Amino acid sequence: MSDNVREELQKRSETTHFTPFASYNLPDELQGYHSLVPLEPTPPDRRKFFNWFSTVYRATNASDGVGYALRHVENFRLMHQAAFGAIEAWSRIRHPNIVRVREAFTTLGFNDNSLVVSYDYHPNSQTLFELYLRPKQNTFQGRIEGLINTVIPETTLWSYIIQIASAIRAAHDVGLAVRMVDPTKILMTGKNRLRISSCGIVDVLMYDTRQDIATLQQEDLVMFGRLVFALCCGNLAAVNTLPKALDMMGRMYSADVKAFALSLISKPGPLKNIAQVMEMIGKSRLLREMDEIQISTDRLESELASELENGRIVRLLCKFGFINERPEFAREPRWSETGDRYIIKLFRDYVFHQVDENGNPVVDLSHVLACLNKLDSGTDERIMLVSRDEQSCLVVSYKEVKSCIDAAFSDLSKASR
Ligand SMILES: Nc1ncnc2c1ncn2[C@@H]1O[C@H](COP(=O)(O)OP(=O)(O)OP(=O)(O)O)[C@@H](O)[C@H]1O
Repeated sequence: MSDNVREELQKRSETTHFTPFASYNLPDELQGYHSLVPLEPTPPDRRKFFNWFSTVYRATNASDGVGYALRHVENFRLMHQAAFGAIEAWSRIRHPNIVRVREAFTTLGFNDNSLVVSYDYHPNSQTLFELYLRPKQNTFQGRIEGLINTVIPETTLWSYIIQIASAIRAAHDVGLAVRMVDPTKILMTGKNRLRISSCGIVDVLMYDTRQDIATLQQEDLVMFGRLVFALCCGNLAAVNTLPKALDMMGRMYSADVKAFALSLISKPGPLKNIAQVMEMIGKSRLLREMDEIQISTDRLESELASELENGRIVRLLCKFGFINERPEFAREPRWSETGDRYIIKLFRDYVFHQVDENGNPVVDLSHVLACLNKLDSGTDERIMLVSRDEQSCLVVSYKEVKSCIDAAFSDLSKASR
């Protein structure tokens, strides 16, 4: 497996296995979730999520043992159970660019009336805000890093645009609106893979001020346009100084990007919908994105193929480790020179303890792997096994050695019960 793929997977599994800190003073259990850990420290200048403060925790669900992201909204009193209807609708959406919504519940577990929405947990993810828009420290070094960090190459930008448009389309197609096309709520969960998080929560929070869905969908497109401006200019509020933003965009991106972003923030109209936005992106860009995805699938498949045998070989080595050199077998006749298990000892020497004509050890990993692969598949190929004193030799097939090892391991497992 290549180093970058291994590193990414390792980082994700490391962050999944953190230990909960008792000092957070969090509920031990919450509707079947336990081991709550906040995903970020609470900053002194907390921003509100609409009118409420919210925090995201990683928690484990007791019924399946899987980690979930819980968004806790403080001081929220649910007035109508029907508000959870949107959560049900969102939980039916499975889309590669939407963080899956699982369930919502109210709780007194934080010593107030609060709302909790559970989402799939994507370890080691960062928001677009954290990646591209968080203001850098005002130092010389910071300014240089800021400049380098925030420029998104145009091909990457179009990939982001396509992924977000696709997520919005999935919501609009089933009569929902995203309502949170915001860089602080869009996660990068893998290399250039975006997922809109926090879906459904606004529908619950704003249930009492229900708005026409067509209007909300138009607002999604405007938010999308603001997001494109922000990403192009590296500034959350770029759209508020439009001439400057357009000038900056023109210097760094093609006229297509500018036209696309402008059309999104322009006045709503009957023709302005997500299907039209997809058309604006254009078939050739969508096809290029599809090509990229297939190339990356091919790459991952070949990485996977190179690892295919590893699990089998490890299991085989474990079996070997269990049965070889057990002190209780030392006096067993079956493991002695005349016993039927003796070939396992000789085979172990054949695989691992080869010496050259001068008696020096031969440390040849490819020989070991070739032998273990043949043993695993139990081939008919025959090998000559020689005793250490070179006084006796046996010619056996891998198939015979395999059945002997399997039988020895099976006896050992029975004895362990
Ligand atoms: N489903 C998830 N899986 C993994 N991490 C998540 C998930 N949802 C959110 N996070 C992480 O939790 C952290 C906090 O999210 P939050 O939305 O509160 O971000 P924020 O930028 O602090 O926004 P706000 O100002 O609204 O609190 C972010 O770093 C984000 O990466």
